Amino acid sequence: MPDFEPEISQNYCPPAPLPPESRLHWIRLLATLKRNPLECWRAEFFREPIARVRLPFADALLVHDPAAIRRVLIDNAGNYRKDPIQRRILANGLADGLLSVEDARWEAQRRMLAPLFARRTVTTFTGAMLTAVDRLTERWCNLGQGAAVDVAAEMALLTLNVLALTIFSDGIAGDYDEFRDAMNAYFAVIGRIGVLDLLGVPQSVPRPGGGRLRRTMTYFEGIIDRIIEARRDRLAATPAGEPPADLLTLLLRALDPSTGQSMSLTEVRSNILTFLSAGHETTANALSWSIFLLSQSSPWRARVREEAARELAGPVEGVADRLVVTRAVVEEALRLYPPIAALSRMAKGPDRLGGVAVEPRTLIVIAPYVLHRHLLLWDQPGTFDPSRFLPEQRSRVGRFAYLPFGIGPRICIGASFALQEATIALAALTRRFETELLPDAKVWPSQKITLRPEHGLPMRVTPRDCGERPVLRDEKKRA
Ligand code: HEM
Repeated sequence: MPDFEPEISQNYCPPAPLPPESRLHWIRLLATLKRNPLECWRAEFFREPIARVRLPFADALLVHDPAAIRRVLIDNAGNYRKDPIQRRILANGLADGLLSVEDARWEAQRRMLAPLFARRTVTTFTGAMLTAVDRLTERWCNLGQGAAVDVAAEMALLTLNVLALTIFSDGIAGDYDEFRDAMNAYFAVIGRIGVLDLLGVPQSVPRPGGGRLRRTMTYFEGIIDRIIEARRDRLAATPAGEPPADLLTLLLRALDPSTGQSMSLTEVRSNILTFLSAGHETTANALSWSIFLLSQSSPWRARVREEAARELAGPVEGVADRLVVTRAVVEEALRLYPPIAALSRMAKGPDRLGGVAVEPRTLIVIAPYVLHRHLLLWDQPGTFDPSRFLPEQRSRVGRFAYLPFGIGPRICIGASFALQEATIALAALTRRFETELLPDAKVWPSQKITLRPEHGLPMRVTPRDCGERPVLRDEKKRA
């Protein structure tokens, strides 16, 4: 393995808003919250363990003290429920899925869904993940030398394909383009948060674009229902046969251990929509930021490339675990640009956090974006340095200082899935392509539900060795 050569890009500080020193006037605050909430985080929030803020629609406690985070998300988690704004965003179509349900219903669903995302299940999806990357590799190779592409849009397509292949491995019963268009329209309208939502105006008050939202939802949900029905028929017709080994089969066969009941059609549909929405853009952003950061650091690019050449040529089994450098880059990208930039909870009853009294109905905000750049918790927090996540240093990262997937009972159920997918895809793409930012590209983080590059990621993509057949295909045969 060649020595890692430090160079100036080792101290690279990727783009991020400069936190304002003083409080924004409420009109500006509201406008900034709507445009890009990331630009609202004040400098003091990155220095203080706990800060109280007055928002136009509520008071909030910003909690970035590890002990207090532990209390909110683990030790006293029963006292903190998902807050109403978050629930309003999730209400569209996802209301009966794991992300939104609460209390006994959540407990039952979490128990039923845990085996779908257990590490041993996720490793069986490696082949599907490689196939999706393989397709993208072929497509990029066919674009020729130095084609300009929006890598952010390409990653959204890739992660969608991975989900389609792992949820519906036998296809989607119909036109894939129609499915993709319906789904993109669906994602474009659900989860849109407007000023009325921020102000806490009840859902009974019609929102602009509400009619379009309902039409788009009905159309896409109809497509999902048809796929579920077809699979139910197939499983019923061949109960003893080989069922498609995918998330849909596992979902339809999942039983509540205490009642022996399976999920209703509404719950199955809502969970499929939850997996698609929770797992699509988040993982795409993790990959986009990883590719961007690597494009700015030739030493880390070289290390990933060298590791990918070695490990992707080996057996498919366990490949993601062997890609330790690549995974460290993904984890560092998730630190600097956590796709879910803020988590929020609403206190049900009184509590104390780090000596601060919490009144019932206080909004608690734990922002991974702030936490991951907190001056009390990180050395040189603004610097891109994946070595923080290499095995020899990983134990120095505090358990409550790094929460891209949350923590506690409601930790992301898809964390292993996402990390495996992003690691494999980053290694394979870095190995096969030079990705260079277009000269006039402006890369800026923007929080629109997820933390994404505001203007996409326009890059020049140059195949490194497309003379030969796509590498992954050959590797799969060898495994
Ligand atoms: C890099 C990619 C991802 C990131 C950063 C991410 C982040 C998160 C976070 C922070 C939470 C906790 C929210 C809270 O506590 O309020 C969460 C929950 C969740 N995530 Fe992910 N996620 C990712 C990928 C995925 C994938 C691939 C799936 C499924 C295919 C998924 C499904 C879910 C579900 C169902 C929940 C709700 C869990 C529950 O409440 O029990 N996520 N995710």
